[in-house]
Amino acid sequence: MQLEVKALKSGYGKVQILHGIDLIAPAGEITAVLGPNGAGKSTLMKTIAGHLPVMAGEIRYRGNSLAGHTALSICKEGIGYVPQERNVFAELTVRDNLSASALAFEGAGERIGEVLRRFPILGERAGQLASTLSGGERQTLAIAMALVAGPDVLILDEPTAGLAPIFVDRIVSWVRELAQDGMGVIWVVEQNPEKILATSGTAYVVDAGRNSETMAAKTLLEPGRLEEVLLQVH
Ligand SMILES: Nc1ncnc2c1ncn2[C@@H]1O[C@H](COP(=O)(O)OP(=O)(O)OP(=O)(O)O)[C@@H](O)[C@H]1O
Repeated sequence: MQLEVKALKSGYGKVQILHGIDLIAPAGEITAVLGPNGAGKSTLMKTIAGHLPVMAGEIRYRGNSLAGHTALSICKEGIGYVPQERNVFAELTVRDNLSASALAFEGAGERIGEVLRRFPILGERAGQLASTLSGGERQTLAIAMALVAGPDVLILDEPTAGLAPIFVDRIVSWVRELAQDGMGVIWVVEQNPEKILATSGTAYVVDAGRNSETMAAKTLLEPGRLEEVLLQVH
Protein backbone atom coordinates (compact mmCIF):
# COMPACT_ATOMS: atom_id res chain seq x y z
CA MET A 1 0.00 0.00 0.00
CA GLN A 2 1.76 3.11 -1.12
CA LEU A 3 1.02 6.62 -2.20
CA GLU A 4 2.28 7.43 -5.66
CA VAL A 5 2.62 10.82 -7.31
CA LYS A 6 3.30 10.88 -11.04
CA ALA A 7 4.17 13.87 -13.22
CA LEU A 8 2.12 16.10 -10.91
CA LYS A 9 1.40 19.67 -11.98
CA SER A 10 -0.36 22.13 -9.74
CA GLY A 11 -0.36 25.70 -8.48
CA TYR A 12 -2.49 28.61 -7.41
CA GLY A 13 -5.16 29.74 -9.86
CA LYS A 14 -3.39 30.20 -13.17
CA VAL A 15 0.05 30.28 -11.57
CA GLN A 16 1.68 26.89 -12.06
CA ILE A 17 4.20 25.98 -9.34
CA LEU A 18 4.71 22.22 -9.76
CA HIS A 19 5.93 21.21 -13.22
CA GLY A 20 5.81 17.42 -13.07
CA ILE A 21 6.74 15.90 -9.69
CA ASP A 22 7.21 12.15 -9.10
CA LEU A 23 7.25 10.65 -5.62
CA ILE A 24 6.51 7.31 -3.97
CA ALA A 25 5.72 7.05 -0.26
CA PRO A 26 5.65 3.37 0.83
CA ALA A 27 3.82 2.11 3.93
CA GLY A 28 6.00 1.70 7.01
CA GLU A 29 8.58 4.25 5.89
CA ILE A 30 9.35 7.90 6.35
CA THR A 31 9.84 9.59 2.98
CA ALA A 32 11.73 12.88 3.20
CA VAL A 33 11.12 15.86 0.92
CA LEU A 34 13.61 18.71 0.92
CA GLY A 35 14.65 21.65 -1.18
CA PRO A 36 15.25 25.39 -1.00
CA ASN A 37 12.67 27.96 0.12
CA GLY A 38 9.97 28.39 -2.48
CA ALA A 39 10.80 25.08 -4.24
CA GLY A 40 7.16 23.96 -4.04
CA LYS A 41 7.32 21.49 -1.14
CA SER A 42 4.24 22.87 0.65
CA THR A 43 2.42 23.20 -2.67
CA LEU A 44 3.09 19.49 -3.28
CA MET A 45 1.75 18.54 0.15
CA LYS A 46 -1.35 20.75 -0.25
CA THR A 47 -2.05 19.16 -3.63
CA ILE A 48 -1.71 15.59 -2.33
CA ALA A 49 -4.04 16.50 0.55
CA GLY A 50 -6.63 17.92 -1.84
CA HIS A 51 -6.29 21.56 -0.77
CA LEU A 52 -5.16 22.54 -4.26
CA PRO A 53 -6.47 21.09 -7.54
CA VAL A 54 -4.38 18.78 -9.70
CA MET A 55 -3.63 20.53 -13.02
CA ALA A 56 -2.14 17.40 -14.62
CA GLY A 57 -0.54 14.13 -13.62
CA GLU A 58 -1.68 11.64 -11.02
CA ILE A 59 -1.92 10.94 -7.32
CA ARG A 60 -2.70 7.28 -6.70
CA TYR A 61 -3.44 5.55 -3.44
CA ARG A 62 -4.57 1.94 -3.00
CA GLY A 63 -4.83 1.74 -6.76
CA ASN A 64 -7.29 4.66 -7.01
CA SER A 65 -6.71 8.10 -8.46
CA LEU A 66 -7.24 10.90 -5.93
CA ALA A 67 -7.39 13.68 -8.52
CA GLY A 68 -10.60 15.67 -8.15
CA HIS A 69 -11.32 14.34 -4.66
CA THR A 70 -12.08 16.85 -1.91
CA ALA A 71 -9.72 17.31 1.03
CA LEU A 72 -12.29 15.59 3.28
CA SER A 73 -12.63 12.57 1.04
CA ILE A 74 -8.83 12.25 0.78
CA CYS A 75 -8.71 12.32 4.57
CA LYS A 76 -11.39 9.63 4.65
CA GLU A 77 -9.31 7.54 2.23
CA GLY A 78 -6.70 7.47 5.00
CA ILE A 79 -4.36 10.34 4.19
CA GLY A 80 -3.80 12.72 7.09
CA TYR A 81 -2.22 16.14 6.57
CA VAL A 82 -0.61 18.47 9.10
CA PRO A 83 -0.06 21.86 7.45
CA GLN A 84 2.88 24.07 8.35
CA GLU A 85 0.74 26.87 9.78
CA ARG A 86 -2.69 27.49 11.31
CA ASN A 87 -3.00 23.80 12.13
CA VAL A 88 -5.01 24.04 15.38
CA PHE A 89 -8.07 26.01 16.55
CA ALA A 90 -6.43 28.53 18.90
CA GLU A 91 -9.60 29.37 20.83
CA LEU A 92 -10.55 25.76 21.58
CA THR A 93 -9.14 23.55 24.31
CA VAL A 94 -6.84 20.66 23.47
CA ARG A 95 -9.68 18.18 23.97
CA ASP A 96 -12.12 20.24 21.86
CA ASN A 97 -9.55 20.47 19.06
CA LEU A 98 -9.36 16.67 19.06
CA SER A 99 -13.16 16.38 19.20
CA ALA A 100 -13.53 18.83 16.29
CA SER A 101 -11.09 16.78 14.29
CA ALA A 102 -12.99 13.58 15.14
CA LEU A 103 -16.38 14.93 14.00
CA ALA A 104 -16.22 13.76 10.40
CA PHE A 105 -14.73 10.32 11.02
CA GLU A 106 -16.46 7.18 12.17
CA GLY A 107 -14.93 5.71 15.31
CA ALA A 108 -12.64 8.72 15.72
CA GLY A 109 -14.16 9.68 19.09
CA GLU A 110 -12.73 6.51 20.57
CA ARG A 111 -9.28 7.36 19.24
CA ILE A 112 -9.17 10.58 21.31
CA GLY A 113 -8.37 8.66 24.51
CA GLU A 114 -5.74 6.63 22.64
CA VAL A 115 -4.11 9.78 21.28
CA LEU A 116 -4.11 11.47 24.71
CA ARG A 117 -2.32 8.40 26.11
CA ARG A 118 0.20 8.34 23.27
CA PHE A 119 0.97 12.03 23.88
CA PRO A 120 0.93 12.48 27.69
CA ILE A 121 1.90 16.10 27.20
CA LEU A 122 -1.56 16.68 25.67
CA GLY A 123 -3.33 14.54 28.27
CA GLU A 124 -1.97 16.84 30.97
CA ARG A 125 -3.24 19.87 29.06
CA ALA A 126 -6.59 18.55 27.81
CA GLY A 127 -8.54 21.49 29.26
CA GLN A 128 -6.06 24.18 28.21
CA LEU A 129 -6.73 26.54 25.28
CA ALA A 130 -4.57 25.75 22.26
CA SER A 131 -3.55 29.43 22.12
CA THR A 132 -1.70 28.95 25.42
CA LEU A 133 0.39 25.97 24.27
CA SER A 134 4.12 26.20 23.50
CA GLY A 135 5.21 25.74 19.89
CA GLY A 136 6.15 22.11 20.50
CA GLU A 137 2.92 21.36 22.34
CA ARG A 138 0.88 22.99 19.58
CA GLN A 139 2.65 20.96 16.91
CA THR A 140 2.06 17.79 18.93
CA LEU A 141 -1.64 18.70 19.06
CA ALA A 142 -1.72 19.26 15.29
CA ILE A 143 -0.23 15.79 14.72
CA ALA A 144 -2.63 14.28 17.27
CA MET A 145 -5.57 15.90 15.44
CA ALA A 146 -4.51 14.18 12.22
CA LEU A 147 -4.10 10.84 14.04
CA VAL A 148 -7.62 11.00 15.46
CA ALA A 149 -8.91 10.38 11.93
CA GLY A 150 -6.98 7.07 11.87
CA PRO A 151 -4.79 7.71 8.80
CA ASP A 152 -2.60 5.14 7.04
CA VAL A 153 -0.47 7.89 5.52
CA LEU A 154 0.60 11.03 7.38
CA ILE A 155 1.84 14.16 5.61
CA LEU A 156 3.89 16.44 7.85
CA ASP A 157 4.95 19.83 6.48
CA GLU A 158 8.05 20.96 8.41
CA PRO A 159 6.66 19.66 11.72
CA THR A 160 9.71 20.54 13.81
CA ALA A 161 10.56 23.97 12.34
CA GLY A 162 11.59 26.35 15.09
CA LEU A 163 11.08 23.85 17.92
CA ALA A 164 13.38 23.26 20.88
CA PRO A 165 15.66 20.21 20.41
CA ILE A 166 13.75 18.23 23.05
CA PHE A 167 10.55 18.53 20.99
CA VAL A 168 12.38 17.70 17.77
CA ASP A 169 13.59 14.48 19.42
CA ARG A 170 10.13 13.64 20.75
CA ILE A 171 8.35 14.25 17.47
CA VAL A 172 10.97 12.33 15.48
CA SER A 173 10.67 9.38 17.84
CA TRP A 174 6.84 9.40 17.85
CA VAL A 175 6.76 9.52 14.08
CA ARG A 176 9.37 6.77 13.84
CA GLU A 177 7.11 4.60 16.04
CA LEU A 178 4.13 5.31 13.77
CA ALA A 179 6.16 4.26 10.72
CA GLN A 180 7.37 1.12 12.51
CA ASP A 181 3.70 0.29 13.12
CA GLY A 182 3.12 0.48 9.36
CA MET A 183 2.15 4.08 8.62
CA GLY A 184 3.51 5.75 5.51
CA VAL A 185 4.89 9.20 6.36
CA ILE A 186 5.88 12.08 4.09
CA TRP A 187 8.03 14.54 6.03
CA VAL A 188 8.99 17.91 4.57
CA VAL A 189 12.32 18.55 6.26
CA GLU A 190 13.55 21.92 7.45
CA GLN A 191 16.93 23.47 8.14
CA ASN A 192 18.21 20.83 10.60
CA PRO A 193 17.23 17.59 8.93
CA GLU A 194 19.86 15.19 10.31
CA LYS A 195 17.61 13.50 12.87
CA ILE A 196 14.83 12.73 10.45
CA LEU A 197 17.10 11.82 7.53
CA ALA A 198 18.79 9.24 9.75
CA THR A 199 15.49 7.40 10.07
CA SER A 200 14.00 7.99 6.60
CA GLY A 201 13.90 5.73 3.54
CA THR A 202 14.05 7.78 0.37
CA ALA A 203 14.79 11.51 0.15
CA TYR A 204 13.38 13.59 -2.69
CA VAL A 205 15.03 16.91 -3.45
CA VAL A 206 12.66 19.35 -5.12
CA ASP A 207 13.67 22.55 -6.89
CA ALA A 208 11.57 25.05 -8.83
CA GLY A 209 8.63 22.64 -8.89
CA ARG A 210 10.61 19.71 -10.30
CA ASN A 211 12.45 16.66 -8.95
CA SER A 212 16.07 17.58 -8.66
CA GLU A 213 17.58 14.44 -7.08
CA THR A 214 16.31 11.29 -5.38
CA MET A 215 18.48 9.21 -3.07
CA ALA A 216 18.59 7.03 0.04
CA ALA A 217 18.05 9.58 2.83
CA LYS A 218 20.97 8.29 4.90
CA THR A 219 23.46 9.15 2.14
CA LEU A 220 22.68 12.82 2.82
CA LEU A 221 24.31 12.41 6.22
CA GLU A 222 27.74 11.88 4.65
CA PRO A 223 29.90 14.95 5.39
CA GLY A 224 29.15 17.80 3.02
CA ARG A 225 26.59 15.82 0.97
CA LEU A 226 23.52 17.73 2.13
CA GLU A 227 25.11 21.11 1.40
CA GLU A 228 26.25 19.81 -1.99
CA VAL A 229 22.74 18.63 -2.93
CA LEU A 230 21.04 21.82 -1.76
CA LEU A 231 23.62 24.10 -3.34
CA GLN A 232 23.40 22.32 -6.69
CA VAL A 233 19.78 23.30 -7.03
CA HIS A 234 20.53 27.03 -7.07
N1 LIG B 1 -1.38 31.13 -2.01
C1 LIG B 1 -0.44 31.33 -2.94
N2 LIG B 1 -0.71 32.03 -4.06
C2 LIG B 1 0.24 32.21 -5.02
N3 LIG B 1 1.49 31.72 -4.95
C3 LIG B 1 1.83 31.02 -3.85
C4 LIG B 1 0.88 30.78 -2.79
N4 LIG B 1 1.50 30.06 -1.84
C5 LIG B 1 2.77 29.84 -2.27
N5 LIG B 1 2.95 30.42 -3.49
C6 LIG B 1 4.20 30.40 -4.27
O1 LIG B 1 4.49 29.06 -4.63
C7 LIG B 1 5.90 28.87 -4.64
C8 LIG B 1 6.23 27.62 -3.86
O2 LIG B 1 5.88 27.86 -2.50
P1 LIG B 1 5.88 26.68 -1.42
O3 LIG B 1 5.34 27.25 -0.16
O4 LIG B 1 5.23 25.49 -1.98
O5 LIG B 1 7.44 26.41 -1.28
P2 LIG B 1 8.23 25.59 -0.18
O6 LIG B 1 9.21 24.77 -0.91
O7 LIG B 1 7.28 24.90 0.73
O8 LIG B 1 8.98 26.76 0.59
P3 LIG B 1 9.42 26.93 2.15
O9 LIG B 1 10.62 26.04 2.35
O10 LIG B 1 9.79 28.37 2.21
O11 LIG B 1 8.26 26.57 3.01
C9 LIG B 1 6.53 30.14 -4.10
O12 LIG B 1 7.02 30.88 -5.19
C10 LIG B 1 5.38 30.85 -3.44
O13 LIG B 1 5.54 32.23 -3.49
